[in-house]
Amino acid sequence: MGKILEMIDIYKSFGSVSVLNRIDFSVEKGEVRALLGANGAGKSTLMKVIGGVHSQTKGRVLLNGKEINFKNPHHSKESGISVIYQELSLVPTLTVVENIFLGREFTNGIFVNKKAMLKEYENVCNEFDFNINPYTITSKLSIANQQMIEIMKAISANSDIIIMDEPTTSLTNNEKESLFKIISKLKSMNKTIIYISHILEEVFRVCDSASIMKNGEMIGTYKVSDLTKLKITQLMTGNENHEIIEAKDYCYARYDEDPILQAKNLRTSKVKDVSFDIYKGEIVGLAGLVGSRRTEIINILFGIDKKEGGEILLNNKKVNIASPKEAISNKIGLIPEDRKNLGLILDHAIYTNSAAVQIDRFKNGIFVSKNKEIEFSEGGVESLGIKVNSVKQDVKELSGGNQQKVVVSKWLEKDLDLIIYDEPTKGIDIAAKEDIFKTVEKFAKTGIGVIFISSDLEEVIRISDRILVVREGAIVDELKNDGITVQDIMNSIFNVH
Ligand SMILES: Nc1ncnc2c1ncn2[C@@H]1O[C@H](COP(=O)(O)OP(=O)(O)OP(=O)(O)O)[C@@H](O)[C@H]1O
Repeated sequence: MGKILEMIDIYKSFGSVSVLNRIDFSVEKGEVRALLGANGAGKSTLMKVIGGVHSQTKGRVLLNGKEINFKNPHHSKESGISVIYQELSLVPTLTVVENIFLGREFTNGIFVNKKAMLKEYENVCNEFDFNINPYTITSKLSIANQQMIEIMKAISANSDIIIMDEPTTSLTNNEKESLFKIISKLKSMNKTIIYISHILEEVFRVCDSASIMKNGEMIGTYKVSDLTKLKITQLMTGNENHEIIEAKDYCYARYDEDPILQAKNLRTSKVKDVSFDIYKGEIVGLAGLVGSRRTEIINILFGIDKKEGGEILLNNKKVNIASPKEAISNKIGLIPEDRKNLGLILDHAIYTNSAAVQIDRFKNGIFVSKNKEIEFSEGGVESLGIKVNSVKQDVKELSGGNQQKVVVSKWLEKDLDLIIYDEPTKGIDIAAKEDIFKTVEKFAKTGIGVIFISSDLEEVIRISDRILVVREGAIVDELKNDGITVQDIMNSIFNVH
């Protein structure tokens, strides 16, 4: 083995903001290396230096022992590096095969050699047990399959280093297994993988070693076999006393009062006759596989999807919710799964995003008080530990996990009857998840009903009083959270009793 990539004494600043300091980082051929750290620690920025998106302010990069300065993403790619970012970079209107060979089309002299490209695609598909029609228009594929296309692209470009930034966030369990198989195959081909993830189980499963960053610095590199979940959290946070809370120790559900929400026989083309109640202060988890249509159910409650049948009662009164605006005026809040499209305006400042759903609170007469908005936003930053330099920064400058926390912060202190969390901890680091859980607890404590969707079943158990199991748009089971295990929920999801 030899070092394929070495980064020595790397610094990176954006204007006066210093993001990477004194980073030394190297990887070997055939190694699967995890890159870990809290939200905003600098993981993506470091990878963007290797990917040619950012150039370092200071420091040297050696590839196969030779110094190199990546001028742009194309240069990095040509040098044998592929980065699969959280935001996929495929062209949606092109076919699968066109995307895979984009920018490096095979030619016969001047003509594009489609036949040769198809042959090559077929070879990669055969080798990696992959089966997607090359002529499919990319936008028609699921996010998971689009992610697979990015990986196929990296493989067919014969990259030596493949960087995966939180690659499993949209994958089902089966798809995750396929990804892990691909990773071990790539390793056997002596390829180097750098794997960014907040899901430590995956790190233990696929990585040989882990580099841990904190506040723009490299804490160290460790063999995965020498690490535990707790040790990683302590290194990431610098808090030796950090403990992982495994079980919740409160219940604020007011079962002796009438339910705050009654959903009766809700129906759309995707949702089948769904009925359930939520009590004041109760936290109800929705568990199900990716694609089980949990989001489609709550979309009816929030007025995103129009119901074709059934009724919704809030505080025993029938309500008609035809839009998110009407949902909000009926005191329902939603932290959506798709933060980029539904939760945030990326080109706007953090404080205008934070204030957006409660704007009336910040008015002096008819005018919105910027100072009040800023004050509120700063409160959210404080209570959720959001890593920002100023709330006047644009949201797009924040790391992925910190953007997610801004989405949560919008609803803090809002007068609500019901709040829905849809995959709120996606991309959130293990220590910061507790901050999100605390917001759930705070809402429940004041009598607000909470619906909590997560694909992480441990998390659903950690947070819920009651769990509804969703399969193919129907609620198929109800479990009281009374000593139940992940396996119990899995059995229910798969109908194994
Ligand atoms: N273009 C930019 N301008 C200003 N600051 C930036 C810019 N890009 C990143 N940053 C800052 O750099 C820091 C590191 O961000 P980065 O995205 O690398 O973190 P990360 O470790 O990948 O986090 P996450 O786990 O949340 O994805 C953050 O505080 C972020 O706000």
